[in-house]
Amino acid sequence: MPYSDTLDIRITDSSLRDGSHAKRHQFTAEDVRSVVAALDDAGVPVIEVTHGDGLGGSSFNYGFSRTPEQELIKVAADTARRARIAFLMLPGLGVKDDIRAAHGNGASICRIATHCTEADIAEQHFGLARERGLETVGFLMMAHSTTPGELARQGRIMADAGCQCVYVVDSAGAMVMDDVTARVEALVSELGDDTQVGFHGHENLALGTGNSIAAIKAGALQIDGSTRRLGAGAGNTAVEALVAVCAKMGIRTGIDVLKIIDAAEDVVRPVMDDECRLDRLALLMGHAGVYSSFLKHAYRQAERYGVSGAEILLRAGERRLVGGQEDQLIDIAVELAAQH
Ligand SMILES: C[C@H](O)CC(=O)C(=O)O
Ligand SMILES: [Mn+2]
Repeated sequence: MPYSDTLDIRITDSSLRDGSHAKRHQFTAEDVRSVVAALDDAGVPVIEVTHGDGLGGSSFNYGFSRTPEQELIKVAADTARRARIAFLMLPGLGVKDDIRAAHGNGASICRIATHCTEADIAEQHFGLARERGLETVGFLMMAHSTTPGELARQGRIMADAGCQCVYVVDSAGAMVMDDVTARVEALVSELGDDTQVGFHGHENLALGTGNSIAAIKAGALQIDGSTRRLGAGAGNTAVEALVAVCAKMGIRTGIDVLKIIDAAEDVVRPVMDDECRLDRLALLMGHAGVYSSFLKHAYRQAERYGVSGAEILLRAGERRLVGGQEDQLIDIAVELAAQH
């Protein structure tokens, strides 16, 4: 079954949210205005805008935003002519008033993220979002770290709470195609026709596009990416590459291939501090199953304590750290410094 009469899948561009990690949360209103205008013109149907760690993420632990995220959401909503604006929230970091404010500023899609075994902490947030008429998406983060069956059980909790599309989120970029297929199939079979399934990939094993195609073949109807891969770790699935591959495969995305390729080069790249690279630390994240958002934190602690960023990430992988435990990278760096 296609996403709609005109689209086989719906792509959400996350450059202005996941890319916030790569920018150390330093987006300006002008960055958001120019990127939203270009993506909207290329036909991207959904654009996500928030601090990298979602509403309320601007903090000592995660990194302070240069521009308040509600201001960025408003700029995005005022700029987009056709695209809908989405925001992300992690219950506990963001609160219900943040959802109300984002809605008031023009966002219409509420994406709520939890660790992949903790869906129940999002129940009341889905309820509030649906009460307000927002479209809802649920993010099961670090989905490589649990079984397809457990993921399906967690997806059921989200769906029963009012979530309209449950995402398999490969936060560590650690999955290979069979992992994606098994997890998407398990969710599709649990959720049936009432709730869609989505996939959010990272490029830490250079499999973002391939994994997204595996997800589509397994029944996912919503796929995330970031133009020019602007995202955490080695970045997200490149929207321009995914759109070009889908065009070859006859999968309708509604996005103009040439316009999105130009937007990547001419508009998004100038906003980036650097390319999102598949370098040693990013690749190690995929290999060891480490949350992509830890990358910049690992670099910072490695420099501060004079230890190896690679060793920090390998230990983070051994300890199975999850999003929210950024401060434990400091503990690991201190330990490594003491041992050396
Ligand atoms: C808060 C995280 O950055 C959400 C996400 O994009 C992921 O887990 O991946
Ligand atoms: Mn991500």
